[in-house]
Amino acid sequence: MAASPLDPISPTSWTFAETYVVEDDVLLAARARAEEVGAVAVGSGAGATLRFLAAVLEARAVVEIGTGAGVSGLWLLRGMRPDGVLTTVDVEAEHQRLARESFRDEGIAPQRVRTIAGRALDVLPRLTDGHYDIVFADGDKREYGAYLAEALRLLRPGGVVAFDNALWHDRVADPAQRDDETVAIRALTQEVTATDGLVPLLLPVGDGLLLAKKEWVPEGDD
Ligand SMILES: C[S@@+](CC[C@H](N)C(=O)[O-])C[C@H]1O[C@@H](n2cnc3c(N)ncnc32)[C@H](O)[C@@H]1O
Ligand SMILES: [Mg+2]
Repeated sequence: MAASPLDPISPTSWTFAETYVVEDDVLLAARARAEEVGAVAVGSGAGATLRFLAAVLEARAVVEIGTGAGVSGLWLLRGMRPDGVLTTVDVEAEHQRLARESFRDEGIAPQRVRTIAGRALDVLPRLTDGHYDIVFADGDKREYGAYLAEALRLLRPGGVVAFDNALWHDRVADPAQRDDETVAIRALTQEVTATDGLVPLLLPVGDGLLLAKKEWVPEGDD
């Protein structure tokens, strides 16, 4: 029988696509630090997607929610403009200490990374409206709806919000799964498509990356 466009790709092709962009020693060392503390890092497929996004947008200013040990931060910094600044928030100061080691390994100038230790919903309201090209969310999944509201305020028109783990280990697509994190991510996926002024895309890369572009507002409109 002929394959339908909705047939899942084989595990072989999935692995080929996920690992198409090969990680170097700096990323592998960051990944090892992440494993030490259980800060689950984005896979190389999602990482390469974040780098691509930052490169396409020529990003100067990015907010990251959930620094971990710096794996996603490294990918973002590699795509951003050479003078771009990553502002990254994590409730665990120890995770951020490891991330700073990862950024040092990469030779990133210290002024290019602003690490802020604290709970995302305490820190984000202090950041400047409309200043950021990308907001990448990978913190507390139960707070994803609140992160969307903050991201829409923080992004410049034309900026993009990205949520990691949008498929949440196959649970989001399964209505029988009703734990708090799954319910929150499922609600987010619905809210993103229902919100005017967003261009949504759910990429089945890694554990799912939900993207939404904040549309340009024509001049003269509110
Ligand atoms: C999945 S890990 C981040 C991994 C990282 N983005 C990467 O790919 O390398 C999630 C991180 O979010 C942090 N976190 C959890 N809840 C948070 C909150 N409410 N505010 C800020 N950070 C939070 C955790 O301490 C952890 O380091
Ligand atoms: Mg994640």
